[in-house]
Amino acid sequence: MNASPSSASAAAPFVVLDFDSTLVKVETLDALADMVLSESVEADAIRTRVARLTDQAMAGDIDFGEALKRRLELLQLTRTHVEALADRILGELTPSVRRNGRFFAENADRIIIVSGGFREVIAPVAAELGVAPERVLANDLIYDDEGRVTGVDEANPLSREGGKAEALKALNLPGPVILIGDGWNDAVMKQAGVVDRFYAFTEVVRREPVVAAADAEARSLDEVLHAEGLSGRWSFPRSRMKILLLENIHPLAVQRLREEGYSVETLKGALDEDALIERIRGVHVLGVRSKTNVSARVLEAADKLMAVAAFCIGTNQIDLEAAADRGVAAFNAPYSNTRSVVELAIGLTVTLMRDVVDKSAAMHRGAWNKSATGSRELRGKTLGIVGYGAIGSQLSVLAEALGMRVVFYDVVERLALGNARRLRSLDALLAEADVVSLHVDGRQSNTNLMGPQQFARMKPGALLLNLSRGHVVDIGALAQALGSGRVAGAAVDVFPEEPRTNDDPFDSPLMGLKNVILTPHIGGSTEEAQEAIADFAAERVLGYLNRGDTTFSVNLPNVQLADVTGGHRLLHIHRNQAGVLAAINRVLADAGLNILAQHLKTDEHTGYVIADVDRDYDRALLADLKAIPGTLRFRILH
Ligand SMILES: NC(=O)C1=CN([C@@H]2O[C@H](COP(=O)(O)OP(=O)(O)OC[C@H]3O[C@@H](n4cnc5c(N)ncnc54)[C@H](O)[C@@H]3O)[C@@H](O)[C@H]2O)C=CC1
Ligand SMILES: O=C(O)CCC(=O)C(=O)O
Repeated sequence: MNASPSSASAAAPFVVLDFDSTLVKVETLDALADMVLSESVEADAIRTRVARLTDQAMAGDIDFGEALKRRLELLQLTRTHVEALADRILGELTPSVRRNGRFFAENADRIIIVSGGFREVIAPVAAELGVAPERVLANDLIYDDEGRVTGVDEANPLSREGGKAEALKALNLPGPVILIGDGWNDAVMKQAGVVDRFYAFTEVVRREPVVAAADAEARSLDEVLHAEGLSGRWSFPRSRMKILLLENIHPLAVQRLREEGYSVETLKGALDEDALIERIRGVHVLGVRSKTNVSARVLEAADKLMAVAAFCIGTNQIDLEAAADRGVAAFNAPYSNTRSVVELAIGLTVTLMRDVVDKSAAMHRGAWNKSATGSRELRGKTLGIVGYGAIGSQLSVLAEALGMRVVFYDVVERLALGNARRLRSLDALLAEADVVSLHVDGRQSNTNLMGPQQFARMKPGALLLNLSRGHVVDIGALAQALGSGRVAGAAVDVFPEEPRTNDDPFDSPLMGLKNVILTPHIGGSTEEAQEAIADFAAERVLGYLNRGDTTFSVNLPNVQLADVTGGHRLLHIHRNQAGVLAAINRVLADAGLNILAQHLKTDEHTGYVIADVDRDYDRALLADLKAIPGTLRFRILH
């Protein structure tokens, strides 16, 4: 997108907008065809012909007037159909149009809608956006006495090829004109010289010949407003903000972020450090799961990065301090897959206690081994939970409901739920538990939390579950403890080295051992959890991008913020050092800005100031705010 007004001080232009696939997401005639044909046996064939004619006309392959006539002949439209579409058309507003209501409200007298579509359908949208009826140039349908559509008013130039240019020219607009549209009949207006700049609008549909004929492509209305220096709802066009989602993140997140106008790119697998360094340039938000390490080196290469979202619970894969040091906010989804992990832990415990996996494997080989030896009930056994956080404490509740006795160990004080007993040390827990389940977080100091000494302290014949992080268990020592029979069985979901994608091989000393269940890091991999994570993490990202809200950030001070109304919102992330707030306020006061609301929140290392100010400011102010000593990142919203 590189069109721009000839000079910053140029007169504000008239903004001409197309309707179908520009102001609304639909093509009017295609939507009407869907209604008319819903009960017709020939529906598919007719719908295809109508859509084809629409495409051909919009791509400039056939005459617009001819295409309109042929489509109306194919459809047996009535007033009822047209009114029904008009009734629901407001629900079809293009997302970037919907979110720029304020632009329309403030510029209604400079906005013109020029469309080959029908006045009745356009009218509700024009009214919603505040565009006066005389600024809507559209086709007029003609009905017979029974309310059937018989054609359009052929005296209206819009019924003909090239009619848009003719209709617009007749307005004699006294000033520069920009045009935003998706179709060839829009490109023709540029060619006819009736507009100064033409933006090929591709938020709904991208037509190559139209883009080629345009001064610039606009993937959203925000891009045009930004390029033209008009009062856009956001300071930087969302469609130019790049979100890179790795590791097969649930499509709901992609949809939520795209709906809000951001450009989203997805990759199925994780990336190693070098590959991520290659990809991170120009990325504003990075989404990962547990396998992508966002190291200090990656962050150093991230020239535009504002936020990293872990679409999971664990954040040990992100260098949180290095991120905070660059003013990059990190988020996770702390509760969305908790229940899934807990249910799997319960299932794995039953499976291990009953030696189900080996018995099942034997049957697949044709061996019938009906025996109770070594098979035990959960009831009355002691479950030792290491790490009594969200997962550990939830597991505690379910295990007690199944009749287990629960003991737990945590490095911090935690409320013991139900009849669970807190033990003072890991050793005390290992000495008492029939089943040890690890639910600590992945901090580096937890590396080899379970090593040879700890296995030696477990009750002979006890079971081990690890659904936390791979490095928490010394895998070689576990293999030995299993081999010696000290540990009677294990379920391991996480590994020190995990394949980056499903196509990469897996290897472990635990492979082939008796009563050992290996699962490919699926503790949180349920449809429910992935959907809930997508929803939660996407909302956190949107809250941060759209409002500066850092609620649930795991590395920046948490500030909950309402939507930006009124003026501008200045977001200033800085080192927690003396005098920054005073310096910010001095700059704002010197610029004559009135502070409408202000927040400051700090943690040990970082401070976050949010200031809502009234509208007008000099751009030099931005440089002054960035130059305040200790500034890590500054941005402005709105
Ligand atoms: N297998 C999987 O697919 C999944 C694995 N996880 C892992 O589970 C971990 C725990 O999740 P949450 O319970 O939600 O986290 P959490 O942060 O609520 O709980 C972790 C608890 O472990 C405690 N802890 C840390 N180090 C300890 C130690 N050395 N000894 C005793 N206690 C210690 C902490 O004080 C905290 O109470 C996550 O950090 C993640 O690594 C989480 C979700 C899915
Ligand atoms: O499923 C995933 O991507 C990782 C799950 C996990 O380990 C977590 O939530 O911390």
